[in-house]
Amino acid sequence: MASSQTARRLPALRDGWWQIHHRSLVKARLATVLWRLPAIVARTAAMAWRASPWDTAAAAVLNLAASGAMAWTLLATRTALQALLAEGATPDRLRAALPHLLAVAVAVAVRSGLTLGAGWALARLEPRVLTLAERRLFELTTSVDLAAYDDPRFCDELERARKGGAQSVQQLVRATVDLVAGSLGLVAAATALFILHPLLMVALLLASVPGFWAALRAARLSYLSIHARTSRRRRLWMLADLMALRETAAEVRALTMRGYLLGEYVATAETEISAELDVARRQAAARALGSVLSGAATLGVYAVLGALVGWHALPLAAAGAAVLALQAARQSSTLAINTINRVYEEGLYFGDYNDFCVRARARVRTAPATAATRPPERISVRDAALRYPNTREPALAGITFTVHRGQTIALVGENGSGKTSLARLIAGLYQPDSGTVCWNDVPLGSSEPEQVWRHVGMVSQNYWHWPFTAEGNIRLGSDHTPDEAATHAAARAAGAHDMILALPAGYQTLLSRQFEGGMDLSGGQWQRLAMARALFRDAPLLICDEPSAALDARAEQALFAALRRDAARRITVLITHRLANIRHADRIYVLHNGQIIEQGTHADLSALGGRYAELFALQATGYRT
Ligand SMILES: Nc1ncnc2c1ncn2[C@@H]1O[C@H](COP(=O)(O)OP(=O)(O)OP(=O)(O)O)[C@@H](O)[C@H]1O
Repeated sequence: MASSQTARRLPALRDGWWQIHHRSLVKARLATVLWRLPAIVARTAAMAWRASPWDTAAAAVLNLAASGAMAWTLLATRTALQALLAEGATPDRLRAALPHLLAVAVAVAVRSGLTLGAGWALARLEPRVLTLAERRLFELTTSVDLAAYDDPRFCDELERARKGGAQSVQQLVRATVDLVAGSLGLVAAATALFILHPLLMVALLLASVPGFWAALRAARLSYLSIHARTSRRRRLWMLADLMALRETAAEVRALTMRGYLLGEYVATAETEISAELDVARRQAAARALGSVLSGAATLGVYAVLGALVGWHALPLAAAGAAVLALQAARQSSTLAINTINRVYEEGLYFGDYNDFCVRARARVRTAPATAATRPPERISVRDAALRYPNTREPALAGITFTVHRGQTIALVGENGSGKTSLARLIAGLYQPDSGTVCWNDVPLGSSEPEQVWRHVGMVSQNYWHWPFTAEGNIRLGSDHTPDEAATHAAARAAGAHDMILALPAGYQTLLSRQFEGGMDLSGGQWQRLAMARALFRDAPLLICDEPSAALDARAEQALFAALRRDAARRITVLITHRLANIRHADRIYVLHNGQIIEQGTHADLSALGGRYAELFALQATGYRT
């Protein structure tokens, strides 16, 4: 196991500005919370209504009717008790009380039926609300500007919205319905008590305060703590993944990283545990104080009841009904108190979720409604610059060039020189901070992003191993109607066809070990598949970022020959460190520290004797020696 010294290697985590913002919210007083509850309930109701109007209406109406049935039960009980405790012979009293007792029984049965119905409506509503919340979230996560993912603040907020917020909506709906049911029950019991004697109702309401206070304090403590621990929990999840994922399993062993990772995990988990225990201790103290005060308050209510009977201010039958009403009120107030806690707590998470959605929406690039983006005949970059969030140096500066359909350009340069960043600008994945990137003289910023990307085929450096069939992997995201001939042609051009046919179910083989019967591919085979996917799109702009890094010599040679064959139909952007592959490019741009320092054909640049010539000569020497 790693020492604490090793565990300290990861940089310390600091709080974000949003935690400071929410801390003030969390310190809100009881009155503020009660003031805010209606807004939370209203927002939840609106969300539930959007998810399923019928079930929302049913849950509300049935709960309201159930509380009416409860008040009816209590008042019918008083009438039945009056008849039972009246003067006269027992059989006569029983006979007189019978209709009232029947009324009580009917009221109880009706209330049970209504409560069951409300439960059924809620059960139908919950999954719909969760789906709606997640759908809204994923609509945003898949449409925000790619640059958002470079911003750690966005990533933290997304994490909280995903892991806390979206899930909280479902719980919030249940808690809100419980809160409404509990509150209506409390109102029904309080009304019955008011009818029996107004003082009893006042005493009941005062007695409920300590329970409310304790529940809210516990909720606030828990929220504040979870909020402050978001970054640490993300680190724990990350470490857990690193130690349990198939993708990392080989390196964890080969690099003997086990001790380091476990050490980091244990050290972070220890800090997490002590933070959790601290909160649990403070919550227990608040709850204990709340229980003591609630107990004393309940005693007070019964003392008031006793005094009223003693002063003959309350008949015995009414006192009996009052005891029942107090018990019912206690049940309802326990439900309301516990759920007020949950509604407030889940409401805060829901607030995070809503805030995230608002902020994420602001990061969705919306272009004015213009004519459909035409396939690029000409791409021109003018004095473009790009700086990633929270970085000091720009990744690109002063980039200017033009490329026409039918041309192949190559971007070369050392690691970190800006090649991938430039390719992303050309594809409209990032927007330049200054300068412009135009397709057919139309700035990309004014085009609908999806319309732009439909014209792009891209093999990125870090392509994903999509857990779908081989065929699905090639057709992924493409508008083309399923076309076997086109799929096979793309696979052939990428050198993937024979390899796919050799799989157990050919093109229908599932490429994921996580599923029964799934297969995995080698690095080079995955790369061929990624290339086939880009070619299948048959897009007018093809960007290949290190498309042959994992290919064997024969496959590499065949791939670049195939790219040259179809080059006239499109604009091709090649990024590769293997300079021999780009000798045929119409123009080569050499990048250094985010700037173009040389440009020209292979012959021009070789004659120039600059950085390109130096890099080319270095590689050529490597092959000769
Ligand atoms: N998402 C990001 N957030 C912050 N900085 C980034 C990000 N992506 C790249 N950079 C930085 O921008 C600069 C250019 O990176 P880029 O990936 O464009 O280089 P490259 O020429 O493609 O490198 P390589 O040959 O290693 O692929 C580098 O300094 C890199 O650290």
